[in-house]
Amino acid sequence: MSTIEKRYNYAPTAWSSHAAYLGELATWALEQEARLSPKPALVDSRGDGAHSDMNLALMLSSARCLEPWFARMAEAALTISSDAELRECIGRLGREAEAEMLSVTDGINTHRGAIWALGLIVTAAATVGDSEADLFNRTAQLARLPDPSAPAAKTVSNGEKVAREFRLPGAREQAQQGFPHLHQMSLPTLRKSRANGDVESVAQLNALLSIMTALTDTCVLSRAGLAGLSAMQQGAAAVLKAGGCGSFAGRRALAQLESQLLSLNASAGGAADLLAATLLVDRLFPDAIR
Ligand SMILES: CC(C)(COP(=O)(O)OP(=O)(O)OC[C@H]1O[C@@H](n2cnc3c(N)ncnc32)[C@H](O[C@H]2O[C@H](COP(=O)(O)OP(=O)(O)OP(=O)(O)O)[C@@H](O)[C@H]2O)[C@@H]1O)[C@@H](O)C(=O)NCCC(=O)NCCS
Ligand SMILES: Nc1ncnc2[nH]cnc12
Repeated sequence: MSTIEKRYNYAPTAWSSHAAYLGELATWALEQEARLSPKPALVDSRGDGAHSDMNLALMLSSARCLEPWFARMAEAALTISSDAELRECIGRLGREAEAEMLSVTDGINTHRGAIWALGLIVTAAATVGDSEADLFNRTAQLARLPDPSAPAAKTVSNGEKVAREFRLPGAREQAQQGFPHLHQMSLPTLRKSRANGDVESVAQLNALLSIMTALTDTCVLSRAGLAGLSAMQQGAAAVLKAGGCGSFAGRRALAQLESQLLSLNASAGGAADLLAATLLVDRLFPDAIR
């Protein structure tokens, strides 16, 4: 046991009902994202998209195994008063969650980015009040803190390789900036689409596409380079410009986007994670209207 585990009796096997609720909501959001269809070139209820190693059943098993880890992160926020110690604790919990995910999926990276984004959000949500802006500020604050328990020698991730090659921000920077794509794009799009009378799946698809118009998704970059990134961003913008996923022209543009991404072997796994994060925040602040 580390010092923090001893001091705070970690890793807990029982947690408060508030932490349990946040864990349930985070897993619910991952399940919603996984099932939502038709998502261009991603795993969904129709098929495996650009992936040869993932399918819906695997995504759902991965989502379920993460629920107690999200609850532990929320419980840590409720228990630990020092920000530096909280950051260390959730870093360790995040890595243990990743290890469990990899053991459940036989080594396939189903939700690495989601553990990071939703883990920070549940940690922040455990203690912030009822302001969505405060939640994003708190996630940014936590993500910017040093992670002292991070292993010194580790393999270079796809995100790091891509950041070096293209000098573009990835998952780490997205959180450190307080998830700008969520509060500027996907949450307003989700809520506006619902207010316009779109059914829930269309509103969620439009929210996903709004993220895809601007995200520098390191999964797409590592699989398909800048050509893949530009195809994703421009193709998603074309769907929204054509009227979104609830319109006939938008659906045609969505099918074209999917064919193009499949031909490039590009999968927007980072955007999918941020859609799950969007659905989680939307459930935490159901009355927020923009
Ligand atoms: C800070 C970390 C997120 C590590 O970040 P880094 O960029 O160094 O690491 P990656 O391994 O590349 O993982 C980042 C994952 O984040 C998703 N993502 C990508 N771009 C963005 C973006 N711009 N904004 C937000 N999120 C983004 C993405 O996850 C999804 O993609 C997965 C598949 O990824 P891919 O690289 O394609 O898959 P591989 O199998 O690895 O390769 P292929 O063979 O398929 O090509 C998919 O499953 C989604 O989840 C990126 O993968 C963070 O992990 C970290 O530091 N953790 C430490 C623990 C910690 O501190 N936790 C804090 C509390 S939780
Ligand atoms: N639906 C999905 N398809 C592929 N990669 C993902 N990463 C997170 N969700 C995903």
